[in-house]
Amino acid sequence: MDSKAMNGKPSNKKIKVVFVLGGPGSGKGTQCAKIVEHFGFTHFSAGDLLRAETKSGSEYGTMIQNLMKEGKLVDSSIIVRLIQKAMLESENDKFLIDGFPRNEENRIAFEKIVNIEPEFLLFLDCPESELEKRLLSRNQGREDDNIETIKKRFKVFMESTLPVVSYYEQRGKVRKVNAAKLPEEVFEDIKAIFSSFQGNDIGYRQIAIEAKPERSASLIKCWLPFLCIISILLFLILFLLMSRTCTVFL
Ligand SMILES: Nc1ncnc2c1ncn2[C@@H]1O[C@H](COP(=O)(O)OP(=O)(O)OP(=O)(O)O)[C@@H](O)[C@H]1O
Ligand SMILES: Nc1ccn([C@H]2C[C@H](O)[C@@H](COP(=O)(O)O)O2)c(=O)n1
Repeated sequence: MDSKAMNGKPSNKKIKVVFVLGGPGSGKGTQCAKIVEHFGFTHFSAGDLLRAETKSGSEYGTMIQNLMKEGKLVDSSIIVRLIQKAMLESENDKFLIDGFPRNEENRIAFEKIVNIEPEFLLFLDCPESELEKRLLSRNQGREDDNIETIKKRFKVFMESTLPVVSYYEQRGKVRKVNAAKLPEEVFEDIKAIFSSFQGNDIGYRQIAIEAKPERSASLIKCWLPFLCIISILLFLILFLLMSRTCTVFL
């Protein structure tokens, strides 16, 4: 998708989006930080964007905070606008959108408003017992990391988010990893997915750097005939000038 999809942002770069989903506490934030470091993506966490909105004094702040405390999902138009704004403010053309789309309504709203088809959906698969253990020991002061809200978040995940995963699965766009391993082991599997992704410049930053000499070689190839013609013309002009000078002297 090009700039038009991003509401006229002037750029002819193809914008690449990877959605990252998994149960609450599956390690989406943890793994996204590693993907950013290795693959040069810009990461937006839907949950973080909403938490920032509650602190910004926005008219929706209190409503968002109450929904999050209940483990419920916020209206799609709000979250999609926040994602779109963050994307428009970024110079990057590769985005990891974590914790999104959480339901069919999110997915359809993104399709309508942002109009970008994701390259793929990274799915972190982890059993509920492990997720519960991780969330209860996360200790980051999140109001929704209590057993009551955690249970509600699991329910929303099963009922609303898994159907979105199935939607992309049917389109061959899901890349599933076993997230019940050590963070470094999970990232090894993720690295393989991003490295082998055939979506051109999504891969390692080094690949883009290594590709540069190829580009300059093709530029030289393209300009070579012109350079030859110009050299011949210069030679002819010089030859004519010299023969005229010789005639004057003789
Ligand atoms: N592979 C792992 N093994 C054990 N603990 C992990 C692993 N990955 C992340 N954690 C820990 O589990 C907790 C949740 O991880 P993280 O915040 O990355 O998950 P998340 O999917 O982004 O959560 P949420 O959906 O609630 O935002 C954190 O305390 C993190 O340090
Ligand atoms: N697309 C989204 C993403 C998140 N939320 C709300 C509801 C979640 O429980 C909360 C925290 O998200 P997390 O940080 O766990 O990804 O944010 C939403 O309504 N819609």
